[in-house]
Amino acid sequence: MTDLIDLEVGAPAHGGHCVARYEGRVVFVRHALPGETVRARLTESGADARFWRADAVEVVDASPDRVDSVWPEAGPGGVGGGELAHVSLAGQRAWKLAVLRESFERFASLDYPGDVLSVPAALGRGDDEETGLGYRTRVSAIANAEGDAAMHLHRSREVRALASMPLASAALEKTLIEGRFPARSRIAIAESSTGELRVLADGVPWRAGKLDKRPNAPRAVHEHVAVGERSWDFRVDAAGFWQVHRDAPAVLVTEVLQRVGDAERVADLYSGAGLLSVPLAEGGREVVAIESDDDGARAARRNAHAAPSLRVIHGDVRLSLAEGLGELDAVVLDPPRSGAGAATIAALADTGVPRVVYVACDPVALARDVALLNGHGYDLVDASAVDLFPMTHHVETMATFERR
Ligand SMILES: C[S@@+](CC[C@H](N)C(=O)[O-])C[C@H]1O[C@@H](n2cnc3c(N)ncnc32)[C@H](O)[C@@H]1O
Repeated sequence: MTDLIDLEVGAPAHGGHCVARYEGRVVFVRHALPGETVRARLTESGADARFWRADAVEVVDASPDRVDSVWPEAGPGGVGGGELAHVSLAGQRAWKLAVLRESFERFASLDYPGDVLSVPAALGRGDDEETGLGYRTRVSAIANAEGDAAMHLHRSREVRALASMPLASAALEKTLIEGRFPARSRIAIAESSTGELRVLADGVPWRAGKLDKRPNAPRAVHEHVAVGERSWDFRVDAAGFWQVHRDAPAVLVTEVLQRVGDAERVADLYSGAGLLSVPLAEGGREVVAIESDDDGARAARRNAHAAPSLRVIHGDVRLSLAEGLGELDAVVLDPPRSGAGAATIAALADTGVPRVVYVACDPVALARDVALLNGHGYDLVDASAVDLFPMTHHVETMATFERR
């Protein structure tokens, strides 16, 4: 049988592909758009498989949302991480809204009540179609045997050297593409809002083409986050967690402060380096931040110096909730991609906290946790999403819950 098939493409599904059918079997097709007719190359197609996977390699009938790919290296057969690079920005937002609606309906039996905004719209600056590129302030890659920065091909262990990385800031892209790194090392590059640029290879600072193994070699960057007249300063490890979109810190701080409202005692679960905890603690609000990663918790403690009412617990969220955090008026949680999960949501509900503010980058993980919160007596009162990950299938969603 040929590995090329013709498909009528249906709705987008979680994960950056659309659903199609071929002789009754579901095919998840990438690099296509809903409503298109495409010729697709099968990439996974076992005779007994429940579903197949395919990459659209020729467009027979194009969607009005199709554009020339802004990152062809992430196209059919290419590297992962740019699966919507062939979709207009408005089309990407419509795609992510469809996935949010479907996930909420399927996993939580609820209507997703919000929209998906572009970043400038979320900051109140009006729409700006330029934001789809050059937004990443953090990039990780892997060096190939020759020392060139490379990325994994989609669903493969094979790596391919990069000729471009247009999602990254100009300085990051130049460093990545022009640099030579230790063969097969893990490369992490960060550019801070204050203009510092750091490269780590296998966790060791990499400067002027050499590993800098001195114990005091600089590896942290300084971040400055401004919202209106207010601003906050942070120090974070170049390989530690920090929001990747250059405008994400301001978007998230704005949203979370609004949603927390006048709550006086707040827990910030999965706090990272304290991006949300430090602004929350301004003005003396009592905040407890919980972070399990050693470097993340150390950074949060250091960043908490400017915020005396912020206490940092270096530990696991579920265990810390179970041990008790005292009376709380609101909980903020921004868990990793897989979500908080049943045991943690149960421990959260046991605190009896009246308000929960949830920040999520994965619609399905969020929808599953929405269902769990609902089951524990928390109603979804509002949700909205911002496209903090253009050209990829991820979307940042903020949701507020109140106890019934
Ligand atoms: C999505 S990040 C959010 C960080 C922060 N809110 C920010 O915006 O910078 C999730 C964080 O949760 C931490 N984490 C993951 N699992 C955890 C757990 N079980 N308990 C505590 N922290 C955890 C990770 O180390 C990471 O820093």
